[in-house]
Amino acid sequence: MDVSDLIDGLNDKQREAVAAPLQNMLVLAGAGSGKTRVLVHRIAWLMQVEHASPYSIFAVTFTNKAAKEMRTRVEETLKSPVGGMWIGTFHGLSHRILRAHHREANLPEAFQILDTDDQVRMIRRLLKAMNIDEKKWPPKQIAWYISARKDEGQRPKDIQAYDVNEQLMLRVYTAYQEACDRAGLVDFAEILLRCFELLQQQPTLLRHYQQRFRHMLVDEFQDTNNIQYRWLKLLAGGGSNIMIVGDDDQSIYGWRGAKIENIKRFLDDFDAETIRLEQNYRSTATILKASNALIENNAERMGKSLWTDGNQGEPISIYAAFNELDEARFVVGKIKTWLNGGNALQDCAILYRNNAQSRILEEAMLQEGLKYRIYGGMRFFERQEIKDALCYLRLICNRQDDAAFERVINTPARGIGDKTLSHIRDCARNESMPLWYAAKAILEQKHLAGRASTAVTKFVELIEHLSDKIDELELSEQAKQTIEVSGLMAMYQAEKGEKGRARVENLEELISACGQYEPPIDEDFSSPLQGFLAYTSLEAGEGQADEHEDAVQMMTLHSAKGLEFPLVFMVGVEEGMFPSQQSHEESGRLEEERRLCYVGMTRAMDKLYISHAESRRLYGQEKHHSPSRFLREIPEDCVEEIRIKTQVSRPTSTGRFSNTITLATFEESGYNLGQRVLHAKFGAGTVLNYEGNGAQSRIQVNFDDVGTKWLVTAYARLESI
Ligand SMILES: Nc1ncnc2c1ncn2[C@@H]1O[C@H](COP(=O)(O)OP(=O)(O)OP(=O)(O)O)[C@@H](O)[C@H]1O
Ligand SMILES: [Mg+2]
Repeated sequence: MDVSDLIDGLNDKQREAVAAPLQNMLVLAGAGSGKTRVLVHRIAWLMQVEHASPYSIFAVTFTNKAAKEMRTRVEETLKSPVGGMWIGTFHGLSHRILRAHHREANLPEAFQILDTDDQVRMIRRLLKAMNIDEKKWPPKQIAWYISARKDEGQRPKDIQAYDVNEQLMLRVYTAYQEACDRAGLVDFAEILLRCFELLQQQPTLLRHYQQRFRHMLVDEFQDTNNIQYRWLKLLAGGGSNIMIVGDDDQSIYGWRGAKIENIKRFLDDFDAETIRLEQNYRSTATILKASNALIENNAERMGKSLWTDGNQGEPISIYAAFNELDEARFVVGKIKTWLNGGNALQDCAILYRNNAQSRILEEAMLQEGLKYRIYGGMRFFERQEIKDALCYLRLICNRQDDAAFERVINTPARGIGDKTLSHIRDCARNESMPLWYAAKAILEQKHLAGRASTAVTKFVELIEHLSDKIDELELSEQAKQTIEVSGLMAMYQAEKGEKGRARVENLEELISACGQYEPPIDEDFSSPLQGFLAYTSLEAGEGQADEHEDAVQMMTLHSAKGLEFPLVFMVGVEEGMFPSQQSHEESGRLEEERRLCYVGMTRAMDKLYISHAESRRLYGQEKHHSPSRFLREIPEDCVEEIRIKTQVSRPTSTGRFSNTITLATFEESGYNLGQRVLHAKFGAGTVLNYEGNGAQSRIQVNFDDVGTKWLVTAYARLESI
């Protein structure tokens, strides 16, 4: 293969980065300037020109999906497989190191990953045992505290807690850590920290990896947190070359501990060369101009300029919806037009600030029969029935897994009540042993009453029987047997209605997922089941149900990072939603929200729609918002405003979450949506909504001075103005 193939199709600056001598480098550039492309070409260049073995390359991406794509792109460029190369997320790669050296890391061979749900459950249990009121100390908040400390590399012993609040959280952190260690469980933050400590404490191991990974590359560097940075520094400390690419304007995980300052820290620590890319290849000139203008409102920037020689393109359309249903209908209408124009659904993305916003859009999409895929939302492996089944498998693999034990001991119900459970928990705590062994000990000591004792014996026998029986079977057969023999399948089959049916289908889907699973050849798992369980924890978010179907891509703004789509909708761009309410309260947060807006806008290649709603019902509350300040920061000549005054759709009060959206009979009211009216007491306002018939009917008006009110139409005596 010709070397020119590696740099053809790159601009001068990009070439400079790809073909640079072996050195530390920072590629700092705005969105869509080809940073990721440079990274891929650099890997190919290292192998082709510098004769680097794939084995010596270590690349970090932001998601597993991005890692897969990157591997494919390198293979396409080089026209040969690159099996031994390590590409993955920080978590995935650390996890891999921990697996290979679990003993040195003080972990059982079958250690399991504790997801956020399990983590909260475990903390709740600890709070109870410690007599701490969970209303005052929400487990979620404590989980957050623990992860944040771990992201900073802090163990309980490293923390000086001065006030009582923190002292309490610290006590829980300590107890939590002990419980995790006892059970061989690691949470997400622990994966990174444990791996960092492993490398730090085992010089021989560290040297091994330092000598192996001569070439390190990191995409989306602006979102690394403290422990990730220190981890990289440690690993690169043996004289490896490290190339990081990033954009300070796209740093959007500050709230989770990411530090933009790591970019400057890198320049100091690594004596790196900076290369800036300035040409944008992704978006139309209009989209680029608008996003550049927006981000200029941030004070703290490293400063960049971006230009494009692409065409002007269409203006950005801003739609002022009456409410969230109107907004959803608008978006779906535009998508249908797009589809009818011969375009693919997958080229279109809907981006929102919070996951909860997806519901209403999903409904509208379902109603129109449009396929969609939620990227990183409620995922298959997180569904209740799937987690039940996985917990059985986890317990079969590792009896020390307390979280799994807790979840399945009485699912399906087998007569093991709270009292028996507390008994087991007490024993586990007193004897410092996992719940499983505590249960067995209690049985041996005959401490349980007859019925409870029989029930627990049956459970213990079930797990032991399954574990013996399935050992020799194929993975999918293992799953099948477990789901059936445990009684899960029968339990969900007995559940009536659509939901039960869906759960059974999901369990079946899990069996087929096991059948399709291929353990990675180059990773150290003691069994295919082990490998599968790790896969479900790490990749859950990205393994979409039907990957090959053409579908609209729906995701939060955060998970859109690094991606691009010809057609993009950004919805809910309102004050209080985006920027979020909390961002007003903490310093620096508003700038982070603006960066998030910049990330969203720069995902669009050809056409961008932005919408906001005057009234929105979310989390069960009706709220009124003005358009986001970010909209005012977009130059007028980049924008076209759309406002259609038609009837609004609003589901009946009982049918809110059904698939039928009924049309309110506005015509009957004698008023129009959006019409300006005057009320004798409340003054002037705008008509927003209408429901009911005749004498029962009510009208909703947003009054300029007193806010929104529902009035009985017959008595409101509204005058139109
Ligand atoms: N020299 C080039 N010629 C033509 N197209 C290019 C060139 N460089 C990059 N592109 C294209 O521009 C688009 C954006 O590139 P890429 O995704 O690498 O940008 P990025 O800087 O990583 O963006 P982000 O900051 O959003 O991650 C891609 O479609 C890519 O293929
Ligand atoms: Mg990128």
